[in-house]
Amino acid sequence: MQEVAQPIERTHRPTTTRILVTEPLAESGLALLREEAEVDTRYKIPHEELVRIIPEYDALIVRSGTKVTRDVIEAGERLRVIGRAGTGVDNIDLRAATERGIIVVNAPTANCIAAAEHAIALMFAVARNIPQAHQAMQRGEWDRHRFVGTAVVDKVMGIVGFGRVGGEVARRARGLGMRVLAYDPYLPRERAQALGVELVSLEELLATADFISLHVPLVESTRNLINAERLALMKPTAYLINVARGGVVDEDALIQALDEGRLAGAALDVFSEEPPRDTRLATHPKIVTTPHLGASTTEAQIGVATEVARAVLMSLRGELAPTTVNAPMLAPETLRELRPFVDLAERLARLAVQLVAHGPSEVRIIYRGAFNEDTRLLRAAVIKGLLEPIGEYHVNFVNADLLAQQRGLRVVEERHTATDGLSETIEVRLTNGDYHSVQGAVLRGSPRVIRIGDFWIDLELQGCMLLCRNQDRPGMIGKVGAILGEADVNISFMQVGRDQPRGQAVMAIGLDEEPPADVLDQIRAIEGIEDVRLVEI
Ligand SMILES: NC(=O)C1=CN([C@@H]2O[C@H](COP(=O)(O)OP(=O)(O)OC[C@H]3O[C@@H](n4cnc5c(N)ncnc54)[C@H](O)[C@@H]3O)[C@@H](O)[C@H]2O)C=CC1
Ligand SMILES: O=C(O)C(=O)COP(=O)(O)O
Repeated sequence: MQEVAQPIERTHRPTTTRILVTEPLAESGLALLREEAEVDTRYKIPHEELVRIIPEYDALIVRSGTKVTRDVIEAGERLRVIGRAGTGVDNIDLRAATERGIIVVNAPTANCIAAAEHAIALMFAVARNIPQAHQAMQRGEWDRHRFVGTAVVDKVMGIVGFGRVGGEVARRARGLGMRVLAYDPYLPRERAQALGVELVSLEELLATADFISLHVPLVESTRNLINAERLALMKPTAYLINVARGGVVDEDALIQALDEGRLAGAALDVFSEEPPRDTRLATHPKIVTTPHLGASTTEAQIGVATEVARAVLMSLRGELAPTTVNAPMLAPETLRELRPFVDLAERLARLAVQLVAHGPSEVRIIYRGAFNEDTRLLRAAVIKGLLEPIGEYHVNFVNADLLAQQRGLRVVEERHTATDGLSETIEVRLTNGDYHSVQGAVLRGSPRVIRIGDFWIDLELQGCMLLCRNQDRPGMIGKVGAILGEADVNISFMQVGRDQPRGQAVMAIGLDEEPPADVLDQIRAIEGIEDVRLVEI
């Protein structure tokens, strides 16, 4: 019989978007999700069952207890978003998600205070033997001598990983009268100084601190960061606190250090395997444990549920959520400024690729004007515009670079200060084809193409467009217009650009409907018409 701890709770809404939630999520988040999607909650679902049902869902929301492995991701035929109602994403195969263009979002701000408070709570628990004293009293004992503790005031707190949680732990430790050291190789010295914290090497921190609190993410470079060698650097009176991830500590080496009296104690909220199969950790007299409760406050859970629900819904709508993990992270203001250009970049690429004879092997993206240093989103938009019309690709800002690489498309970027009297323009130049380059700008908030090849024009980049290259001579526009009129194809706009009077010209004609192939042949047959392309933006 299938083992499901809780009955399926299903809410039907008149929509086809379906979201699966596999771990307890606060009602604040579920309610938001239900406004836009059909939500199924299946808590404690076995892995094989998750793989079996995932093809039915557009989004999956998890906490730390669900292993979102490659097999889950690859089975998720319509999966577009994975939401993590919390911070750590080490239980999600980010590489597999990225390869398939699946957006991973998390909720990193709402639970960091809860995690920091838990680290401080654990520090006091080990410093004052609170769990041991409590257990003794439960056994009916009254022993005021065995549980004499150690003060934290004037002691040294060493924080490994000085991000959101580490920073909050530091503020609290400073408030308790502690000296705070931090080790974080990616942290600017000024940020630590601003918080009254000394940045030191890991070795110095381990050798000096009385309490060492870990706040790094679990990634390859932090796995077993606290190994036998580093434990040996710690003072025999020191305590280790881990509210980060179990995998950051070599648990065997920790037990050995405690058994040999080389470390005073440890407080662990997280384990390399959860729940830990190694019973020595939960039963060790010098270890205080909690079952991964760092984020488990009512307030934090309401916060993460709302934060992740918003991010998942934004991603499903095709918007870039600010907490996207596997995509360029940009400040909200930068994103707002960039958005019209992202649209422009994609449309220009879509136009350019329809003008070349073969799939391009190289694209050169030329930014003119005051563009933000970080052009990853614009580059992704160009790749999306190039690849989507020519294949069965689902390209987004998550997998664009990877897909370009896999297809052998070389992407080169150039930046110039604006020279042509326009503020910011983007040019997309392909290596092969006749109309090898298009340039565009955002004018009055909408994307426009301002140059096709050598011809300056000004056209809205949208809908169906007929592009004719012809010799500039009287009567050409009339002839083309007549053929389209005869075929009952309505023209929405028309523009002509030319290099010089009676030279080469390009005629861009916006169409309300797509003309049949024989109409295009008739236009091609007009004397003086050199090339005819129908493009769809
Ligand atoms: N027990 C629990 O319930 C909770 C656990 N966490 C864990 O705490 C971790 C940290 O969370 P945040 O502070 O929000 O993340 P964060 O990303 O703000 O901070 C992590 C910091 O670690 C630093 N770092 C990375 N590699 C390092 C290395 N090798 N050595 C030293 N520093 C390094 C980074 O530069 C960054 O400043 C999460 O990844 C998660 O695993 C977070 C919330 C709750
Ligand atoms: O946010 C994190 O990284 C956490 O570790 C919290 O995990 P949880 O959501 O309580 O399973």
